[in-house]
Amino acid sequence: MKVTIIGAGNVGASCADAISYRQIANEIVLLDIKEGFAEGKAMDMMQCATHTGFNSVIKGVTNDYSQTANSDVVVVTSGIPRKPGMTREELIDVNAKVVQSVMEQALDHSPEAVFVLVTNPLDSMAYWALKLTGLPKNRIIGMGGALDSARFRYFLAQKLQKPINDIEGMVIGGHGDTTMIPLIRFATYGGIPVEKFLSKEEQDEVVAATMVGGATLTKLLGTSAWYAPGASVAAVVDSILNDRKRIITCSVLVEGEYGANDLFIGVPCVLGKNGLEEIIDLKLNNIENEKFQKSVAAVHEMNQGLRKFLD
Ligand SMILES: NC(=O)c1ccc[n+]([C@@H]2O[C@H](COP(=O)([O-])OP(=O)(O)OC[C@H]3O[C@@H](n4cnc5c(N)ncnc54)[C@H](O)[C@@H]3O)[C@@H](O)[C@H]2O)c1
Ligand SMILES: O=C(O)C[C@H](O)C(=O)O
Repeated sequence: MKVTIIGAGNVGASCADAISYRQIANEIVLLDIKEGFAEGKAMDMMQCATHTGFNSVIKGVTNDYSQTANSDVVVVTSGIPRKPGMTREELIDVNAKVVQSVMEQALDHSPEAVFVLVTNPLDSMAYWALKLTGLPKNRIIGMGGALDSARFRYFLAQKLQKPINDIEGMVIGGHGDTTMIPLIRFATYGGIPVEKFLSKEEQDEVVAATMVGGATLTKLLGTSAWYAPGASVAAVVDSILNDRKRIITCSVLVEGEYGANDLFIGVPCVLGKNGLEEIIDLKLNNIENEKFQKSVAAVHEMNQGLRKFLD
């Protein structure tokens, strides 16, 4: 099983690291435009193998797409990250051009691959990838909700002071500071709704911290986060490559689900060997639905920023 990761920066490298440690794929190609950069990252990671015991082969290349040929999954992390004080939406002009150039080249060499988009603004970049390639919707998946849900579970565990792996929670909607929707009503501790353990005020605090989770880290780090993003991409890739059929929130093309159409937005998805295999269309209550429709409107608005590239 072969995975290509385009962009060997913070997220791309962290993703390769997580995929190799967990033996998710036996062949990983890391590609970047910076001369020697991906080669260096790959060599450094390969020198972990004797101590950590993995057998995956990680190969770094500078813009040589022939080495990515026949990948089963291609992960796109190339593009600029935001700086403190910026929104993800502000990255659209620069990153739309990067995504266009890498999608065309990667698809030429891996015509059967499932593409996992990571570059921000995520929901627009995944939509853009579909518009550029005309691929069927099952083969373009945006990774955003997996990360937002991981952060939601972290903040719930902190508030509850309970083990994170006993906590379930999902975040739907756009991958933006104001557009994501942590679904507190569906979150559980040991299978019991967290509403039983947390006051309304505590629940609101967890939801607010989750929504600005990426911005908080960007402020602390001076650039956006990478460890949890890398691990979240690895979980998505694992479910696809190993046909695990996990339900993971991803940004995918909705065609009537949740009353929305013609955009990529975070919804619970079953991921398997065909990429997106099913969208779980949950029945939201009125408040959740109102938030979701606002998120849909905001993502549609953000996609208007792609118009100049489409015309
Ligand atoms: N969807 C998410 O949940 C999520 C999470 C974290 C980061 N991101 C996004 O991922 C992107 C990457 O973040 P990062 O922290 O890794 O940034 P980074 O600057 O560390 O790495 C980006 C890499 O992309 C490379 N690159 C640029 N243009 C390229 C091209 N045409 N071909 C190949 N490589 C190219 C750069 O040389 C650089 O090494 C950003 O847009 C960021 O906002 C998304
Ligand atoms: O916050 C960002 O800009 C990067 C990423 O989308 C994240 O949520 O960590």
